[in-house]
Amino acid sequence: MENMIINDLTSENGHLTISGVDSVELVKKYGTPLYVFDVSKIRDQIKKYKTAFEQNNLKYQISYASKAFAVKAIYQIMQTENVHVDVVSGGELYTALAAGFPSNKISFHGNNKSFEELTMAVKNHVGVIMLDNFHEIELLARILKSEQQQIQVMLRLTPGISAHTHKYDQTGQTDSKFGFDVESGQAKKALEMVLNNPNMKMLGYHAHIGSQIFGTEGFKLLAQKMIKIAQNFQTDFNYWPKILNLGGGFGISYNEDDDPISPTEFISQIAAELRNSGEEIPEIWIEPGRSIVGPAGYTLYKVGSRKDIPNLSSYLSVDGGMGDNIRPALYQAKYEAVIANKMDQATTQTVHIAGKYCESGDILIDQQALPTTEPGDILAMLDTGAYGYSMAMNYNRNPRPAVVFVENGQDKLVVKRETYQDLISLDCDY
Ligand SMILES: Cc1ncc(COP(=O)(O)O)c(C=O)c1O
Ligand SMILES: N[C@@H](CCCC[NH3+])C(=O)O
Repeated sequence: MENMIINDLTSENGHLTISGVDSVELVKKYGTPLYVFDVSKIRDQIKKYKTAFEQNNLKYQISYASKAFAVKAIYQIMQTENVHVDVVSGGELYTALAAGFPSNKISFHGNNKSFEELTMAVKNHVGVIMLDNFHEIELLARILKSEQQQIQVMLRLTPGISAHTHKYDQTGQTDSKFGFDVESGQAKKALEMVLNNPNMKMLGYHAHIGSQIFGTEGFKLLAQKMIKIAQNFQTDFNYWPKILNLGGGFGISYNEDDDPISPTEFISQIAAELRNSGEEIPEIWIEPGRSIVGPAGYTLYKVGSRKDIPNLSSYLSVDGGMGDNIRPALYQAKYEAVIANKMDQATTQTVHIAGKYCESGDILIDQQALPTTEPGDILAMLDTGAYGYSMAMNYNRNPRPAVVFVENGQDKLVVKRETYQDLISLDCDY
């Protein structure tokens, strides 16, 4: 039977196929819930960012924000795609290094990096430490002195920009826990400290205005503000940055209300803004997370129980939920789903998709149109690649799902399913 395209999804014999692999076969092989990533989509998205920069003649670097999805295999993909990564904890750093990712292409972020984490970063010669606060500057200075080492740093600035996104996804406004405030003079003080420290090599400025952003306005404003800040500090310290890191936050389409902007458009508008300044344009770094892995991810669940409340609504429950995807409960995030084994059937009902966790708020999708379902059907939630597995938890002692990568008709297990034994492996008797 010929391939069919339904809502941009490929289906063969009525089954959802992901990069040429039948999702129903994946479920038979690996069980549910199951995270599946289409690696070709990840590679394509990275290429789009690279092309956008190249078309605009900018010197650039793409640094994958690995908090979106941080397992050994994704760092290995990033290495083959020849991009940088950013990490925000000792755990992410450890995973990247264990994957064989080159430490000089790692940027280390975080608003409360510990002495141990910074020491680990220094000893492993990470590419850049993103300095976030005065305590960290002092800690790092001590470590570099005792290790007799130099390291490259950037200053994370809060540029005073409020992105139009969920409150928890805003990070660039002045009243934020991240970075040095520019207006009050903290950033200037921090820069002075860094420029006077012979063990710190100042590379440039970083700012990140938030996540899941659709408009280009915030980024254009950010580019303008960063140049302005650089000009002021040039006057104060005769220092011009080698790099401007404009962070991540590029939105993706989770449902039909979302209207993301293409990398070309984002980058072209940022480039135009930088050119307008008339200044020498530093190398531009971006840190996309969600937009690289989000659309590549699918979560496959098995349909179980159902509750029909007469004249009110229907709850269709699946064998996962907020433990493998906290985003609907935490941010009221919206997703779409299909029945992976009934792609050729018309929709006949609209239901709430409920998880199996002991919380009324454990609703994965509020309103989803589906064909007629029965227990054992496979529900595929779409675009779950970012902040799904990376924010997964063991609430109600549910083991975390396995992760499979698919590419060109081949599947490969990259994270094993947790077992009940794994769940008690750290428990001690009393
Ligand atoms: C500093 C920094 N860079 C990059 C990102 C990645 O953001 P996104 O996944 O929205 O691209 C984040 C998360 O919001 C972040 O805090
Ligand atoms: N975890 C958030 C985005 C990350 C924010 C990081 N600064 C989400 O799922 O949307």
